[in-house]
Amino acid sequence: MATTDINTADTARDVRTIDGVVDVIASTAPEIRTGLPGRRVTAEDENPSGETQMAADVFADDLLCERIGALEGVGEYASEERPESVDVGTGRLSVAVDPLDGSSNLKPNNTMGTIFAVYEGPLPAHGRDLVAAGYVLYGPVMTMVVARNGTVDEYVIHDDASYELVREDVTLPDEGSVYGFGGRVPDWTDDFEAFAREVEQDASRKLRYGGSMIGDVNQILTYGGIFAYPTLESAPEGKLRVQFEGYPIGYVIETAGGATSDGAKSLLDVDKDDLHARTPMYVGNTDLVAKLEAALD
Ligand SMILES: O=P(O)(O)OC[C@H]1O[C@](O)(COP(=O)(O)O)[C@@H](O)[C@@H]1O
Ligand SMILES: [Mg+2]
Ligand SMILES: [Mg+2]
Repeated sequence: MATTDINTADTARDVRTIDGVVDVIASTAPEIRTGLPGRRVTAEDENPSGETQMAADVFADDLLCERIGALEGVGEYASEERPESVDVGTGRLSVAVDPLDGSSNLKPNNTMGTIFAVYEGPLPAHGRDLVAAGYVLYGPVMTMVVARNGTVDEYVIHDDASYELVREDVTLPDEGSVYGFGGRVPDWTDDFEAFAREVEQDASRKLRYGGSMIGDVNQILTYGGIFAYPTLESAPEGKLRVQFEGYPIGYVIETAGGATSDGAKSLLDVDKDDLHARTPMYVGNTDLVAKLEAALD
């Protein structure tokens, strides 16, 4: 399971670069959001995971690549939408991005996000190389959650691209009250299904699942509980990608005092050397993630 050491940046230059990445993510978010209405259609290509790209995925990726790539201190940029990482400079930090998380929610106009991860060293990197991570949530309000220096903060992003700190030192509530599990239920393993049924039986918890990981994870950060995109019978590695989704969300949740797992160990300890490798993901309150690991053992 989780909750071991969280890396933090140790040089002034790295801190400046991380601040620059956060500024770019925040200042680009209103533009990504404003650009969505005309881009709720599929693009011509598939992404490296074999999924249909939306025009909005490509638009957000191009904007972020150009702006993050221009930051001093960044050496490589990679995203879920491009096969290889791009050499953008000589800096020692790498930035990996899921430009739009939950883009299949574009058609029904449901929640989506943008995820970023800042790693020390080249890509693909390891979870323990992370020095900052976070996400933007495009909900009724645009919010940004950032984990750095051992703490998690939440900001509101305004339409004029300014952003304002609204919650400092965010931690998961002690009593988790929501759960959300992805994948088709008949495709779940028997052990996971038994765990899910146990979670459902607790009268203090209710199902909250929206189909965008960022929306679903942000509910866990707000109300406590557990989110999973589990191992599936048809996909033992699940669906979500280690570099762009698993590691950064692992870093945010663990920095906020929660636990994460791939079924056996912290998401931050997953070893994958392919840029687009996938992992099962289980994140939430420590007691629930411990029960999950016991159930899958
Ligand atoms: O509806 P499905 O296929 O089970 O997938 C839902 C999951 O896929 C995702 O949309 C994958 O992310 P992308 O939209 O960035 O590809 C997650 O946000 C979500 O948890
Ligand atoms: Mg995603
Ligand atoms: Mg995506």
